[in-house]
Amino acid sequence: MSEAAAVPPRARLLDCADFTDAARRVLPRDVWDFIAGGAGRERTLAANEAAFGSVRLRPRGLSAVGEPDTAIRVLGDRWGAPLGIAPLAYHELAHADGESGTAEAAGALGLPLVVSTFASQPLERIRAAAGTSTPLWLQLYCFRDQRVTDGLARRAADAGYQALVVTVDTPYMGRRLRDLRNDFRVPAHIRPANLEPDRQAPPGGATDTDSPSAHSRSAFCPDQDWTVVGRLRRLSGLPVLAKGVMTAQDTRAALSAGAAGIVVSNHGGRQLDGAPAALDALGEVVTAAEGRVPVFLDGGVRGGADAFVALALGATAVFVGRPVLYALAADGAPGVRRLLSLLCGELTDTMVFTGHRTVPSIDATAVEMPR
Ligand SMILES: Cc1cc2nc3c(=O)[nH]c(=O)nc-3n(C[C@H](O)[C@H](O)[C@H](O)COP(=O)(O)O)c2cc1C
Ligand SMILES: CCCCCCC(=O)C(=O)O
Repeated sequence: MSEAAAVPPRARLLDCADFTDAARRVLPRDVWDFIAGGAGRERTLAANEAAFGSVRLRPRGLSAVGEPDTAIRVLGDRWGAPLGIAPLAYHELAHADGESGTAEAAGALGLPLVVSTFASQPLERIRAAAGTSTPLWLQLYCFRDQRVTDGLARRAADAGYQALVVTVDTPYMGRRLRDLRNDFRVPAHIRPANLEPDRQAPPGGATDTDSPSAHSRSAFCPDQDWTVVGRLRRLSGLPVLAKGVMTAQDTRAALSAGAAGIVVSNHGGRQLDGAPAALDALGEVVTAAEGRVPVFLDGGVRGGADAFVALALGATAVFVGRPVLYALAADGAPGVRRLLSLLCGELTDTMVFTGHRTVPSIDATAVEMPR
């Protein structure tokens, strides 16, 4: 490895930004762009992180919090902290450890992992790597061939996954200019391990060896409506969450359809460029959900303090996306474990300095919103 590509020693990787810099050095340029990029002019991508930067935390003194307890319970499971890993396609693009490396790291900390429809390793192998105590959810795209979506849902239930997450913001992939300019293709040796090649798209349609965008237009169902939530719940017996909700209208639609939870997300700025930051949509969704189901957030979370802000504004927990692939790229499974530990440590520090002993005690009085 050339000096330019060298990753600093593990002990020098101290926050998300360090992992991001390390990943930028080791990843091929087109892979970096695929992961880091967003749709259109990347306005929503930029807004996600910027939104956290405009919220201030309110310090409290002599609050005798001792050692805060970061654990929470979600849909009957214990999470070591209100932090999980968002669904991300093709972890092997970042490192050969792939999803099982990420799962091993999540399992070590008791944090949940949402496995992508486009995972590069089999669902059962990922389940085994995570160990028994960490929750695994499977994210589903809605395929034109409904048997593909339904087959994955049944397989997840059989493999011991705890929930399904239907992504509602992707009738097809957003227009990602970096990928178009690079003519990005997923390298041939990295496969969507849980999809059968002949079932992914209609006969004659684009396959996963074409560009991801072309494949999504051919394989995903742009006519899908909210009935998918009930169908997947009935056939799998698992709770079904809706990911990609940004409005009160979609929150109500998800609840009417029987969703067991909502993930406020703009897909990391990769779908509708010009959509608001996920953090800025959180309040509207939390209000519309009326406490009936847990509300999660992803998009722009780059530190434990960001997680704290989302909790203060009503999120049950947050999911982290790109930084996990950066940590995987930088140092495989140990890198992801270190990143997750750092995030949990930052959250703990924020709880101590703001005087919160438990996660449920964190509320809007802990933050100051921009005027
Ligand atoms: C490389 C990459 C792959 C992704 N793959 C999926 C996916 O397969 N399914 C999905 O629902 N979301 C996918 N997402 C979106 C993430 O789940 C998540 O919404 C987003 O990355 C969160 O924003 P953050 O990266 O700023 O943390 C992907 C995002 C990236 C960057
Ligand atoms: C047809 C390949 C789709 C990969 C989807 C990954 C994803 O959601 C992303 O945002 O990228």
